[in-house]
Amino acid sequence: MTSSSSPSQDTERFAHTSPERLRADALMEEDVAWSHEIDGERDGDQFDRSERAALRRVAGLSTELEDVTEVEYRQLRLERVVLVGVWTTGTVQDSENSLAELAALAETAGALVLDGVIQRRDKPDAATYIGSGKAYELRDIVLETGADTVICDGELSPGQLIHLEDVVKVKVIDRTALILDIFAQHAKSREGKAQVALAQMQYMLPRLRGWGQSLSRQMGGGKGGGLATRGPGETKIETDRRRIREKMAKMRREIAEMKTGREIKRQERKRHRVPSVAIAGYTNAGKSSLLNRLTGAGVLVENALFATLDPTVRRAETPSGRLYTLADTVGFVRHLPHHLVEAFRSTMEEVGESDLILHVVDGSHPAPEEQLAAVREVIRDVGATDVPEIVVINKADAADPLTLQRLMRMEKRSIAVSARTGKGIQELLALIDNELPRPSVEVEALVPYTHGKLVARAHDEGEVISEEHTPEGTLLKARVHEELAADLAPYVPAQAV
Ligand SMILES: Nc1nc2c(ncn2[C@@H]2O[C@H](COP(=O)(O)OP(=O)(O)OP(=O)(O)O)[C@@H](O)[C@H]2O)c(=O)[nH]1
Ligand SMILES: [Mg+2]
Repeated sequence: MTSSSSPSQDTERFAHTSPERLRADALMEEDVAWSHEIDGERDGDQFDRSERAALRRVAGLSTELEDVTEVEYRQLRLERVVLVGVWTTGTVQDSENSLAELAALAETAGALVLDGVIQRRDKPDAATYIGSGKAYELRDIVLETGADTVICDGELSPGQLIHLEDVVKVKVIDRTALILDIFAQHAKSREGKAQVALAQMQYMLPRLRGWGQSLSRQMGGGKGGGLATRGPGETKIETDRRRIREKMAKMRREIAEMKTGREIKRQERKRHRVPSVAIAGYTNAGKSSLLNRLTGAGVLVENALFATLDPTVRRAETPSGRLYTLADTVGFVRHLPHHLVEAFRSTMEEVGESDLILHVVDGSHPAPEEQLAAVREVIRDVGATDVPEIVVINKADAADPLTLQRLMRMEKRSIAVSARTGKGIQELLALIDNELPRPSVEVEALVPYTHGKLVARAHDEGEVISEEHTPEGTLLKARVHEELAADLAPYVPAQAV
């Protein structure tokens, strides 16, 4: 990532020669796009064009709202992109890391990253996100590179997106839209898809652009006011908004129902007192790799962000033979769109209700501390602060030993492992064994051989201290939970009670 150093005369050259032509082209294309929308005809190309002209949303919405989910799930056809960030605090390194992460996100969404620029400012420009001079430089870069999309490293207001698009003449999207898009591409389960769709609609609602506004743009009338904005377009947009709200309400109800199903399963696990461990952490930290390493599960591992969106739960066993469940979770990322946190709240709440969190962090990343902090922010956000946590510093094989030492000093309960080579995994398993809640009741029972199932349960659900086969049955000494203790009660010899 380099800061743009385009000489200012370049900026001027373009500013004086080409805007009219560009503007004319853009308007012509816009006309074409609109006429298709009015006809209600859409295919891939028009999507692209209308996306560019109107943030990819209007085409689907201003014709048939029934299609809204289909429209939203569609991959954002980002092909050639230029990244832009505003650097307000921290070091150059911080801002470059952030842009590098944006590049990884863009690539995950299927885009080719051509260039990236960062502007140093006290705060983003209220009108165009980057300063207006920089916006023209950005347009030069877009022209030079032949980019078709600009991605901003932040959440932009609807107005900022529109204004910046007006200058750079290609589609402008923000980090939030990009992350939403990746989630939409990756969600597999019905619940995951519904959650993403809900978040997308929420994001989209204030950003709907209809006829009115676009007409006023075409007439050079600027924003906010004028006849055109009060025309039929306005009514149309209001109708669309209302219908989206209705759809969102329906979606919320559906998600709530799906949550009930998951809740029942979780209660079931709770009733059987199987302790649960949640693997949480920054995206690409190696959570799925760790799950695979710990349980032999074949969960998708990819060097891509947000490879996992649907939580996988696996059964696992501690070295001492206790059963527990191990859940892989959605990765976190800095500036995770608020709507997504909201939408995934129920999934994330599972992290909060587990008995132990394995917080995985990529030890080979340039800024692992930031990742730890970003994840903890979300954990706090969903109110999961009182669950014990083990910090699992992964990718020890690729990490700088000094970084590992620094992290281990900083994090009291931490361990360095490599899901790839298996280093540290035995120690981690022992740590998990230690940290899992212990069954509370110690019992001694003589279990008849006809009730062998009770002995098996003591092995699975509790901790067997000793076991002896006598002519009358199995003499069992174990720590078990209350429910199993009650089931064993009939076989407790009188003197032991
Ligand atoms: N060098 C090294 N690479 C690893 C290790 N563990 C995982 N990786 C790599 O890191 C990348 C991400 O691994 P995943 O297990 O998919 O990460 P994740 O945290 O589940 O990622 P998301 O589901 O996308 O959030 C893959 O390319 C893995 O091969 C490790 O111990 N060492
Ligand atoms: Mg994963």
